[in-house]
Amino acid sequence: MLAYFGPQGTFTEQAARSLAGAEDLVPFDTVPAALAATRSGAADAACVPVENSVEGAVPATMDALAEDGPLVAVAEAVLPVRFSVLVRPGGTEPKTVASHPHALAQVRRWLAEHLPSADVVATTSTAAAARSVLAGEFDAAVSAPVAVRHYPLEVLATDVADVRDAKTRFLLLRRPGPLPAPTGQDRTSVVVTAVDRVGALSELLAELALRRINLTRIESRPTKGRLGEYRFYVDLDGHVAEPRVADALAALRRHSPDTRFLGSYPKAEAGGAQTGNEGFVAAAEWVASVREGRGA
Ligand SMILES: O=C(O)C(=O)C[C@]1(C(=O)O)C=C[C@@H](O)C=C1
Repeated sequence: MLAYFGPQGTFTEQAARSLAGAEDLVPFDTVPAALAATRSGAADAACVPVENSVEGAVPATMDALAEDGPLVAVAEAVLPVRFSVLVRPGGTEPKTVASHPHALAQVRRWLAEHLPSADVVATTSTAAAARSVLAGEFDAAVSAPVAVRHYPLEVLATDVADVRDAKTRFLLLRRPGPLPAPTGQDRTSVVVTAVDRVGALSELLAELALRRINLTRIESRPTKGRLGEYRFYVDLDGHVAEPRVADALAALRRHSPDTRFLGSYPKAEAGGAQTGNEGFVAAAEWVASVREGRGA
């Protein structure tokens, strides 16, 4: 069973469908609930949103990945995000409009222009907003276009997005187990806590630069312990099966003993700067030959 951030009709459901094998898809109303089902073994995997090109990281996902039992990403999907505004059939001018905070942030200008006097209300997801509109709690929902297939609502507007070509990235997470094989176009995700001293973060990043590893994303979240103490979520090009990535992860772990591996998985969109491993493999072989008295 694959748990996804639902209910039915979310963008996450679409991502889950694109990533699922033969598993049944089961919706959970929150990201932590979908992840908890996977940790407990009730679900084999979870599909959750991780970042959006307009609104940035999804904090519920980031915190849950660092805080509770370990889960590891095995695949990702990137979806284009454009919304439909859904209303009850025959409804009047909406006085309230509801959606997930990430969705609301992506349509702020559209709402100011088209529904300027409507109160804006946050719901747990875009599909939960559609469900609430159907139940009569709110008048309009900013939803994924597919939501109208699940909830008998009317489409007030389509293609709603302040920023053209917005995208959201989703992860498929499992309990730690065998890793996906390297493809040559992979991403590795880790979370590291930097100690509070001069140069701590630059030392962590230098471990990547020294090994010619391309950093694709760095995001910080408070540890929720001491004020000013942060976790850094680092995405980099490459797979932990590659010696230079393995070596860099070992170095990060030396700096920060609570470094957590969040997965090595194929990138949904090719690109970035994957450095060749040849030089690293050849150098490691030379060192082995020196240690074994075969070379100098
Ligand atoms: O509520 C949904 O439909 C989701 O899948 C969540 C989510 C998000 O968290 O970013 C996914 C894509 C959109 O950017 C808006 C909301």
